[in-house]
Amino acid sequence: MYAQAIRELAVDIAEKLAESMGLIGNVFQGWPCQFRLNKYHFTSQTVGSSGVQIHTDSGFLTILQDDENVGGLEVIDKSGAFMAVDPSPGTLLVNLGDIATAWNNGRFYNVKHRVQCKEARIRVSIAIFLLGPVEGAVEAPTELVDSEHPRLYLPIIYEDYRKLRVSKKLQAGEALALLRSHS
Ligand SMILES: O=C(O)CCC(=O)C(=O)O
Ligand SMILES: [Fe+2]
Repeated sequence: MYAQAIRELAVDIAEKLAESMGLIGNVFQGWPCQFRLNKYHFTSQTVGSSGVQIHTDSGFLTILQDDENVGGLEVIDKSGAFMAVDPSPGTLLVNLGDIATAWNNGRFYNVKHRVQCKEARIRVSIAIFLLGPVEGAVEAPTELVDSEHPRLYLPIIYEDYRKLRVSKKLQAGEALALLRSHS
């Protein structure tokens, strides 16, 4: 089943990212995933406007199966410029969200992105979000904290964080700053 396979892929990629930081172990096994089918009814009136406003994904990692024909996804690079991600049939796009940045003490980049309407066509994408743990808080493992890399964020309960983003209308990663640790 697609859902099962793509979930396992998401967990597997996350585990490999953890391994790349020197952390071995089943960090992400129990973390829930959420699926979303995005359907954009783009018309000649909406050309030039945003289908999805600029945001970061709130969870750890997202796998996006984007529309193979209709472009519009744009990511912001580190210089702050928008970069179009053109359709590429047969590929999946992986990006990291706010929880990834918190979990690895600021080293992973929670990429800001949006969807622009470029043409009057229906656009469909499938996103799977590896969110954050249901039980307990997310915090950087001690291996990722030292005198040169002081702990940046307080422990985060994922569900609380998600609500904070919504209530403060800070959907592009800015809400992380509210959880800065001052130690
Ligand atoms: O439809 C897309 O290409 C991106 C959708 C997206 O960013 C999201 O669902 O979080
Ligand atoms: Fe997104």
